[in-house]
Amino acid sequence: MDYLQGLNEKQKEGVLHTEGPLLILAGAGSGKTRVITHKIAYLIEEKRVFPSNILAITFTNKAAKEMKERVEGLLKGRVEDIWMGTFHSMCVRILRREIESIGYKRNFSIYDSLDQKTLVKECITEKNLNKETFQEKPIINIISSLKDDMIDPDDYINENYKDYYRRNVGEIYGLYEEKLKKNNALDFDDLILKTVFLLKSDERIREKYQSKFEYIFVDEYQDTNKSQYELIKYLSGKHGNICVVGDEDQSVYGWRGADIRNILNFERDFKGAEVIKLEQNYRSTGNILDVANSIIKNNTERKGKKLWTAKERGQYATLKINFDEKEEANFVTQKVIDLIEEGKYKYGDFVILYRTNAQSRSFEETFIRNNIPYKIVGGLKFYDRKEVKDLIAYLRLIQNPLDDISLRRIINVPKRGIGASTLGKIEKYTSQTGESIYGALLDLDKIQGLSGRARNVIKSFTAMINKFLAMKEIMGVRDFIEEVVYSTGYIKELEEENSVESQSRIENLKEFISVAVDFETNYEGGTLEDFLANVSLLSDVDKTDERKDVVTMMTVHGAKGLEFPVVFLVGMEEGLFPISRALDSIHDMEEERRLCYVAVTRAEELLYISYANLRTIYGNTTYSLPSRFLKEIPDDMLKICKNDQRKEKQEDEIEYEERTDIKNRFEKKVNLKEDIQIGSKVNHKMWGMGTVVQIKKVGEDKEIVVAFENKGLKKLLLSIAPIEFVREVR
Ligand SMILES: Nc1ncnc2c1ncn2[C@@H]1O[C@H](COP(=O)(O)OP(=O)(O)OP(=O)(O)O)[C@@H](O)[C@H]1O
Ligand SMILES: [Mg+2]
Repeated sequence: MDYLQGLNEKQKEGVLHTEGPLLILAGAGSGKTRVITHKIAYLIEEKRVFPSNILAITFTNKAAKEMKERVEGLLKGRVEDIWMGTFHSMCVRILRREIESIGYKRNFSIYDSLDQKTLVKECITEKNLNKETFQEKPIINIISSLKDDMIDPDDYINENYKDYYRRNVGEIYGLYEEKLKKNNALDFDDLILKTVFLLKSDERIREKYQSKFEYIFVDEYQDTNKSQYELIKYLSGKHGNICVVGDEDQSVYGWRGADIRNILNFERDFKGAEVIKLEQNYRSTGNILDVANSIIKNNTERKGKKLWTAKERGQYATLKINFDEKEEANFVTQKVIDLIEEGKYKYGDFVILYRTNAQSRSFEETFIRNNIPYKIVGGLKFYDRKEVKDLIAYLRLIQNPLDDISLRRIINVPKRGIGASTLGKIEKYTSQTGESIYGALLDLDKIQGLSGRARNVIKSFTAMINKFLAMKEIMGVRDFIEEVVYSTGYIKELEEENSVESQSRIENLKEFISVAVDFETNYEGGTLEDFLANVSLLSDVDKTDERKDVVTMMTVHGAKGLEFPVVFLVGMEEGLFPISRALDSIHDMEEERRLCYVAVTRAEELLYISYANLRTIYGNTTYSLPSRFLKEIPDDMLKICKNDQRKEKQEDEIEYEERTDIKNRFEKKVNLKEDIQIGSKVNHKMWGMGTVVQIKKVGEDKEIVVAFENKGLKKLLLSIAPIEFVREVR
C-alpha cells in the first residue's frame, strides 16, 4: 500500500474519501498536492479505475508533468491515459474533437494577446472610433473579464446602452467575436468558454464527457474563475466525484477574474460535499512558518487557520537593508557564493522571488559577473520574439488557412514584394465577398487592379503554401518545421543581412527547431496541431529551460505550488511589494498580502528578505519606504543583517539589531512641507541643487520630480528624500 504511506491521518482520509465532492482546504505546504497524487495512484491501483477516466487539473503544464511523474513513481505503470493538464490544455483536447458541432473547424488557431490586439485594432478602425478614447489594451481587458464572467456582447450593450464608451466597447466586442469566427480562431478565454458552451448546449457531448470523467481533481482551486467553475460543475455533473484542493490565503489571481468565492461556497454548490482541513506544514521550519503566519493574520478576508510544523525551529529569517538595488544584488550574490562554499547547498536550491519581472536584471548582471548559473522563469519571452512569432504564424496559416491574422503577418516575410497596397486591394475584395485572404489569393483572377508582377509573386507564395499543406500530411513535425524555416527563404534573408542581430535571430529559429525535437520525444505521433496548441498553451512558468542545478529567478506569482530550500525575497518596498496600484484599495492590498504569504511559504530552510532605499526601475530612480509587510513581522522573528557583508561571514557574528531604524523610517509621519510647489528650489544630499517640476499626491505623501542641475530629472518621495528647501531671498 505504497500510496497511503507517507501520509498523515487527515491526508489518508482525503485519499480514502473517493466518492462524492471533497474540498481539501489547507495552508501552504500542508500536502494538498501530495494528496491528489496519492489519491490518483490509489484509485488506479486499489479501486481499479481506468486512468482514462481520471481528470486532474493543475496550475501549469509543468506541474502536470511533475504530477504525472510522481503518480508513475507510485504505480510503476503507465499513466499516459490520465487527462492531466491546465484548464486550457484540457479544453483544447475537448474542442479539437468536438468544436465542429458549433460551427468551427477542428484546426482552429489559438490567438495570443498580440493577435487579440491586432483584431481589436481592426475593429476600432472599422467602426471609425477615436483611437485616443478607444485603446486596445483596456478594451481587451474588458472583453476578457466579460468572457470570464460569461457575459456576451448583446447583454453588455443592453446593460450599457446609455454609456457611450461602454456601448461602443460592447460593439467592438461583438465585431471582435465575428472576426475570430471568420478566422477560425479562438482566444484564450474562448477555450474555456466554448467548452462550457458545448457542454451546456449539446447533450450528447455533455453525456460523453460526464461519463468519461469519473474522478476529477483540481489543484489551486482558489484561483479558478467563473467559467472554470462552470466547467467543472458540468463535467462532474454525473459522477459527482470532484476533489478540489486549495487555500484561500493563496488566492492571487483576483486581477484575472479568479473568484475566491468558488472555494468559500464549495459546500453550498456541491451537494453533500465534505471538507477536510490539513494543518501540519511539512515544508518549512518553525521560524519561517511564524513569519508567514504573522503576515497573513493581518488579512480580514479569510477563514483563519493556523499552520504548525514538526520541523525544527531552524535559522531566523534575515532582513537585509540596502542602499540601492545594486547592493541588494551584491548581497544575494555573495550569500549564494558563501552558502555554496559551505557545501550544504547546490545552485538548484536557491530561488530569487520578486514582484515584477523587471527586477531580475540587476541579479542577472552580478550573477554573470560571478559565474553563477541561473535561469529566469517567465521573463525569457522566447516565444514573443519576432522571428519566432513569424515562424509560428507560418505554421498556423498552414494548419488553418482561414487565419487571416497569421497570413497578414507573413505574406511579406521574408520580403517578396507583396506590399501594403497590394494587400489593401486584396482585402477590399475579401471584405466584399467575406472570403478569407488565402481563399482570395487562390482566386486571384477575380481581384481587380493588381499588377502583373504582384500576381506573379502571389502565385509563387500560394504555390509554396500549397506545397506545405501537402507536406504537412506526410512529414513529422520536426522535419516539417525545418522545411518551413529553410524553404520560406527566411534564413537566407537573415544570412544575407549578416548583422549581429540577424545572427541571433537565426539562432532563435534553430532553437525553435529544437523545441520541435523535444516535442517529438515527448508526444509520440503528435501532429502539427498538437505542437502549435502545445506552444500556445505554455504559460510563462512553463517557458523555461529544464536545466537543473541553477539558481531560479521568478515572480512570486510564478512560484505558486513550488518549494525551495533557500528563498531570497527581494524588493520589499512600498509601491513595489505591495505594488503601487494596490495602495488605495483594501481588497487589492489583501491580495498583495496573500502574495507575500505565498512568497514566504516557498522557503524550506532559509529565508532572506531585502529591500533597497533607492531603486532605479523602468528608468526612474525613486526613494522608497520599506514594505508594510515587514512591519507586520514581530521584531524577534527577523534579524537584521549588518551592512558590511564581510562581517557576516560567520553566522554567529551577525549582530542582532533593534529594528527601530525601519520602524522609525516607516512611521516617520510625512512632514508635508506644505509650501512645496512647482518651481521650489531644493538641495539634495548627493545630487545638489534642483528645481521641482512636478508634484503628485501619493497617499499621505507626495511624489516630486526634480530637475537637478547636473543630474537631470529624478523622481523622489517627499517624506524621505534627503533634501532641504532653499528659500530664495527676494
Ligand atoms: N505526510 C507527509 N509526510 C512527509 N512529507 C510530506 C507529507 N505531506 C506533504 N509532504 C511534503 O511537504 C511538501 C509540501 O507538500 P505539497 O506541495 O503537497 O503542499 P501543498 O499543500 O500543495 O502546498 P502549496 O499550498 O504551496 O501548494 C512537499 O515536499 C511534500 O512532499
Ligand atoms: Mg500545492
